[in-house]
Amino acid sequence: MVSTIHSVTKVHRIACIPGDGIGTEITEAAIQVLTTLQKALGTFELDFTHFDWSSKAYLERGWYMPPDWADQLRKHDAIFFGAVGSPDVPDHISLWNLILPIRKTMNQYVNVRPTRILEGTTSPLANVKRGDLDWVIVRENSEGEYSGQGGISHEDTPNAIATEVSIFTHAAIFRLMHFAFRTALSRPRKHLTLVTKSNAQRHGMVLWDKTFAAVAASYPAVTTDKMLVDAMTVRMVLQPSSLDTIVATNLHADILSDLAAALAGSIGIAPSSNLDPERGNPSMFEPIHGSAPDIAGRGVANPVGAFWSAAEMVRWLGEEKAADTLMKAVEEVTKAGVKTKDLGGSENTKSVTEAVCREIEKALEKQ
Ligand SMILES: NC(=O)C1=CN([C@@H]2O[C@H](COP(=O)(O)OP(=O)(O)OC[C@H]3O[C@@H](n4cnc5c(N)ncnc54)[C@H](O)[C@@H]3O)[C@@H](O)[C@H]2O)C=CC1
Ligand SMILES: CC(=O)C(=O)O
Ligand SMILES: [K+]
Ligand SMILES: [Mn+2]
Repeated sequence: MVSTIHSVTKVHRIACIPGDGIGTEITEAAIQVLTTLQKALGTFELDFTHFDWSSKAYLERGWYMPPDWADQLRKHDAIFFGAVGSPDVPDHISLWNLILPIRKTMNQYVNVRPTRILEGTTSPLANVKRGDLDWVIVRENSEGEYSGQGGISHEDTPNAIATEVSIFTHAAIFRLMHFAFRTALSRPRKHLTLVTKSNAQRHGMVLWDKTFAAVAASYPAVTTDKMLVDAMTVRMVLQPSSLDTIVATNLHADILSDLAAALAGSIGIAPSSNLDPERGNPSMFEPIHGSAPDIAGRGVANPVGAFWSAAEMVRWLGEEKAADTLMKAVEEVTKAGVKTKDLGGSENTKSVTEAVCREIEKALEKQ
């Protein structure tokens, strides 16, 4: 038997789904930055597979994903997603044929949404400085208000009746709360805030609160508090530094994370990780924003949310140094004032992307 001894470079297989609108622009930017990072580091390789699963393709051929989509995605180590949503397709059709089936079928039951004020950027809140707003929102990503159960009778008549059933299961809340407590434990503050609405929603949200309290007993090092979601919006605006890690339902966290991003400077910077914490399926990384049809096709979208998502992706794949290098490069660029319009700058997607690539190369040349 012949044996060859050589160094094996780790290859990470990435499924790329740019989707619609600015999703395609920021995914292209993220791939450019990741390719630069991989070349400059030379310690791993990224093997990208591109999937044209989008509303444009749906309008042409009648489907978003082929029947064997889940098998195709499972051949990859991670998924990078842009955004879905087109003015030419009802939003519930596009979401329920692309992003939501992937989150659910791939058992991505948590959606982690960090937000902070990046170097060289400012909060729209007066007197709030970098460090005053540094949060991680842990979003339930499998059930709740987005469980997809319900129906409609007497459709398109004045007697139409529709139900949208929120489902809360102990099993799903329990696994989510453990993840949220572990996240809080990994951060310096070790503080977790539960977001609820158990005053008005007396069944599902009460189970949510009780499960939180039971799981809390296993994490004595984590301090906790509890907020009704309406009052939470006030606290986020008036006392941002009182918050650290936040756990909330699918709908509540969806809303609060857009608010969080805006309070940190722009929706264009915020990342999200749709995780299968047990790693039985590939996890999916995407900026929290949508396809932004109002600015799509103009090359002006902020790619920072996609870069931060890409950093979270390589971190999930074990490439800590790559993740840190990428985030450092992003903040060098924002610090230098190279920013898109949403952050008060005058640059575009391409110039920000090129500036981040140059920073990565510069940082790694020095070593
Ligand atoms: N995970 C996903 O793919 C998501 C998809 N959507 C879909 O996206 C479409 C548009 O939804 P909207 O409610 O308008 O939310 P959106 O996040 O696409 O846009 C909201 C506002 O933020 C701005 N914005 C968003 N990302 C930006 C970026 N990177 N740089 C600069 N400005 C940015 C947009 O121009 C717009 O004014 C809909 O079809 C919706 O269903 C919305 C949210 C998430
Ligand atoms: C669908 C959506 O708005 C989100 O996942 O953030
Ligand atoms: K997105
Ligand atoms: Mn959202």
